[in-house]
Amino acid sequence: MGKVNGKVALVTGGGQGIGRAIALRLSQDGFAVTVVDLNEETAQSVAGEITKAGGRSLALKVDVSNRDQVFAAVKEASEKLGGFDVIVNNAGIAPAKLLEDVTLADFDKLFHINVTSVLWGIQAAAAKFKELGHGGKIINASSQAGHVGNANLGIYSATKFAVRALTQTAAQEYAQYGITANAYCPGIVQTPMWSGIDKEITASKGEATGDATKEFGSKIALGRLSTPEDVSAFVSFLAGPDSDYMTGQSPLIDGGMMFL
Ligand SMILES: NC(=O)C1=CN([C@@H]2O[C@H](COP(=O)(O)OP(=O)(O)OC[C@H]3O[C@@H](n4cnc5c(N)ncnc54)[C@H](O)[C@@H]3O)[C@@H](O)[C@H]2O)C=CC1
Ligand SMILES: CC(=O)C(C)=O
Repeated sequence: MGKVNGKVALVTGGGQGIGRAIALRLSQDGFAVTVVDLNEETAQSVAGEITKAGGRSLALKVDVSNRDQVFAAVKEASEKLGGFDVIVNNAGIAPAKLLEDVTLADFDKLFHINVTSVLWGIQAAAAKFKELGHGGKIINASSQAGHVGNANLGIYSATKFAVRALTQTAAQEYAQYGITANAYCPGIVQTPMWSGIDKEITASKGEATGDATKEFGSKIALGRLSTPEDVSAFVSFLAGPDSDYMTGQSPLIDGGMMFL
């Protein structure tokens, strides 16, 4: 992709894993990047990596399930970095549990962090794009688990199906303003989230740590787990001009786990 100098992006959950890779990649693409995370230290560390490499960046501590904080982050990003063009609603959590063990508190927490946050991100970004008088790009994190319900990850899967629904609706409601909305659906990505899922699933079955990774990994046609950079390369396309004629889509970037 060519450089998009002067444009501004905001990445939630940018302090580690996939979000960190996206923040670094969008900076390489020429975006000024606001790194948002609940963990201020990791957000600052990633923003520091960007500025050290010659990019422009800002770190903000935000709980993405809090609407006021998300709107304030978009405002601050726009004011401090000089515009607003792309939001990547990437932050999420993935506790592993059987359906029979899920409590209302588990359900509410997952939906607030994985879905309500995406709604706030869509609202805040679209309002800012309209205020600035131009279009923009909304990019949301779904998953292969947003296409097929995963055992042990039932409520998580439900949240990722919901992200696809919000993405499709946003595409239709905001197209008239030149705003596109798409999602990315990774498979098994080597991040702290995936390590946590493996530990929880294997512990609940009395298996050795790593066994869940072997089982899921055996289903990947390309024969290896995903790196965060596999995903950030696709998000780079979604954030850049080459995806201008694409909206409402949630493609898999999973090495060939699901064939839909
Ligand atoms: N790792 C994987 O295998 C896959 C991950 N995904 C999705 O990709 C996204 C990123 O996943 P990973 O990088 O693996 O996760 P991760 O757990 O490694 O990183 C998530 C980041 O989000 C932040 N975060 C969590 N709750 C937050 C909140 N309330 N407010 C602000 N920040 C918060 C965390 O502090 C962390 O920095 C998630 O939406 C996840 O569901 C999708 C498919 C596969
Ligand atoms: C965590 C996740 O979304 C997976 C394994 O697809």
